[in-house]
Amino acid sequence: MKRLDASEVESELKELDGWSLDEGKLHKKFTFEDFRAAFAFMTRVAKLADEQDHHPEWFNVYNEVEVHLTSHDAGGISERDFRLARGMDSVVAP
Ligand SMILES: C[C@H](O)[C@H](O)[C@H]1CNC2=NC(N)=NC(=O)C2=N1
Repeated sequence: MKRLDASEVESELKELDGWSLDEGKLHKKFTFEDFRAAFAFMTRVAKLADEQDHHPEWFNVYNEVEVHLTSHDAGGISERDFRLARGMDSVVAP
């Protein structure tokens, strides 16, 4: 899938809540009630990611999950990253 240019990334980011650019990747930190809730989120997102064949880089400490999204094949951010980002947001707030 095609790499989005800077202005395309910027305008898609405006449609999202809490997402930003960090080192050329889409980034968001999700905070939950506790570890159980954070891990429940990760379990649901893991299924979604596999269905989309697009997988997050993520880092979990207790109730926080920090996510980075990029498209290796596109060499940057593609529509697949935004699709997964929106999917993650809808797991949190369906
Ligand atoms: C072969 C397979 O489609 C690719 O390796 C997929 C798997 N998951 C992926 N996940 C992410 N985040 N970026 C990719 O480019 C990517 N590529």
